[in-house]
Amino acid sequence: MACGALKFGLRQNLSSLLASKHQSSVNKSRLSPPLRSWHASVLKTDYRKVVDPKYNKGTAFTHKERQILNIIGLYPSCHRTEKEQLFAVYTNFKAHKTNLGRYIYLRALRARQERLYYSFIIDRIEDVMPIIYTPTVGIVCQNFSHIYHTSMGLYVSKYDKGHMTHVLNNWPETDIRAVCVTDGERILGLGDLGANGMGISVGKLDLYTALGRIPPQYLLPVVLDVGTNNQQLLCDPMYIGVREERCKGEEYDELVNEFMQSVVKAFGVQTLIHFEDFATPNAFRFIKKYQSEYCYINDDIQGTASCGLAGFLAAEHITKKPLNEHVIMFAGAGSAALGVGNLLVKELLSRKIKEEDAVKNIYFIDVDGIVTKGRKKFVIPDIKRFAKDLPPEKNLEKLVEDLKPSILLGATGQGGIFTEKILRSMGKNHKHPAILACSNPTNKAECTAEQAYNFTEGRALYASGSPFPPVVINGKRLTPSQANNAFSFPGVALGVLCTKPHTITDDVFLVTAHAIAEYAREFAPNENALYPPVKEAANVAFHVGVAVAKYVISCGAATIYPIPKDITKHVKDYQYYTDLGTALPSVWPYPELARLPLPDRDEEMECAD
Ligand SMILES: NC(=O)C1=CN([C@@H]2O[C@H](COP(=O)(O)OP(=O)(O)OC[C@H]3O[C@@H](n4cnc5c(N)ncnc54)[C@H](OP(=O)(O)O)[C@@H]3O)[C@@H](O)[C@H]2O)C=CC1
Ligand SMILES: CC(=O)C(=O)O
Ligand SMILES: [Mg+2]
Repeated sequence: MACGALKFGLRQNLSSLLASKHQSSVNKSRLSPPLRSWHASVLKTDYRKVVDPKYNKGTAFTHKERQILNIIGLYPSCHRTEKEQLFAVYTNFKAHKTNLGRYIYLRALRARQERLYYSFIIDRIEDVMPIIYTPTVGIVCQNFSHIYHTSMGLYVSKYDKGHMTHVLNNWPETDIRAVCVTDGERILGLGDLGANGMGISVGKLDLYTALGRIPPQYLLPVVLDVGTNNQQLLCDPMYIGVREERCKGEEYDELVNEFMQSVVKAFGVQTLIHFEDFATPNAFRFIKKYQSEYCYINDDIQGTASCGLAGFLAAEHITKKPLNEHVIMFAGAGSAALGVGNLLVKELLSRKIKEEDAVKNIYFIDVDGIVTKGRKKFVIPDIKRFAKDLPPEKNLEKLVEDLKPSILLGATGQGGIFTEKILRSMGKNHKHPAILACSNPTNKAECTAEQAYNFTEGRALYASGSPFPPVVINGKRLTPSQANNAFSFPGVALGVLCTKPHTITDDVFLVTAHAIAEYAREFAPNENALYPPVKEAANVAFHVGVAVAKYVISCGAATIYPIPKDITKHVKDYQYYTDLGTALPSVWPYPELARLPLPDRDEEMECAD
């Protein structure tokens, strides 16, 4: 539209608005005292709405907007563009000396100005992801009770048994479409952190918005507080959670069951329920119990599975050796490793490889050593398919030397167990050994990027759960990849929310793995990288979202109507944009502002009078 026409329309609207405002101020002077105080209370209410973080634009309110909203004087006289606000936020963010300080600063920003917060984390994802997500979120969860200042999410506790629906309905947003819940029992590789696990639910959902661009008002972070067995927390006078030992057995299962049913009652059957950081035996039990009844994912098992498999597909592409010819060793046999192992088998079966051939070259090692057929007990029954007819052996260095894996994935929560000897052995046996040190946070990584590159003369295809900086080897700068389910769950959620299937099958995660690997090959090709760089993560999420949406629609599981012809556009239209000029929230409380034609970005609104 021609600029002049826009301004003309704007002037027209503003003139009529101002005329009616003038009229209202004339009328106001004639109001009787009780009505006058009513009028004043309306103005006060307006101000409260203005500072509602969802709508608050802070210094970005233009002079005209301040006039209309009666907020002149409540902000300093400067008007900042969004760019200037982002610059101010970045300056303040950087000024904090610790990552925990940066986290607290960002939470305060989120509590003041939601859209500016999301704008910032989207804009600066490489700087911010290590703060709102691993590794800093680990420190955040450890200190959560001490830095607690505002709710951030919903706490559903064992004392809410019998009325959880009511508690869920207490959340001020009504259109909730995805819930991320943890019971805090296995937070990253840090163990039982009880109600402090809220930091994880919040961090995951922040990535739904930062990467998947899913509108934040649809998202609800939850802690299911069933107590904790962490003695330090139980003794901490500042602990915010239920100060009792964890419920277990039937009592625990009933709480989880009531929670699931309550989510559906409160928000509907298509609400995506994302389980995060549950202890492994529970994680596997619940996936079996809920996957075919609810719109349910377990991120540690399924999200990690698709991310891990994507890394393997990239290794296959880089080494030009088919996956079934690789020897793949998993250090760790919990949610993460076993999830990847199972999805890997699914991939091989889809290539018409028989189950016995598929599992032949896949080895699992846990705290008791290599998983063999001679084991008396399998904590997670799924592991049996990988058990080998071999003598027991606990020494990881020896196992690597003997079995010569070309892909080694660690998800043990044990920092440093990929020793120099292991890494040298990998480098000796393979030109490009793939080494994925998936454990979080940073100090739990099985080896650092520097170690992996140093001990393989820079030939390793290295990725880690938490980020490591680039390493220079023989004058060559090597940038490690991040092997984190952050490459999968935001896109899965996006595709699912756009199509509303009742349940989510494992095939969705196979589709996701291929979408991530495809993105890495086609849009971010790098001969040494298993994953695209983090700065591409939002594009990866979109690519995954479209692939998942297409898949859900193609298998007839979508419940939206009509089925969109252009699925890519449909997914894009669902996304959240933070631009202060153009992205008014759907429930924008100022109809008078919504009616104004929008100025060009960064252009001050012209004064009509
Ligand atoms: N990068 C990513 O996207 C993700 C990373 N993770 C990380 O992976 C780690 C594990 O998570 P999860 O699988 O849920 O946890 P679990 O506790 O379920 O699994 C840990 C596994 O490691 C085994 N283990 C422990 N010590 C050793 C050792 N010295 N040698 C070999 N195996 C060992 C355990 O054996 P046993 O059972 O016998 O004790 C268990 O099988 C965590 O640090 C987590 O942060 C998790 C999800 C996603
Ligand atoms: C990344 C993740 O989900 C974890 O470490 O548990
Ligand atoms: Mg997790």
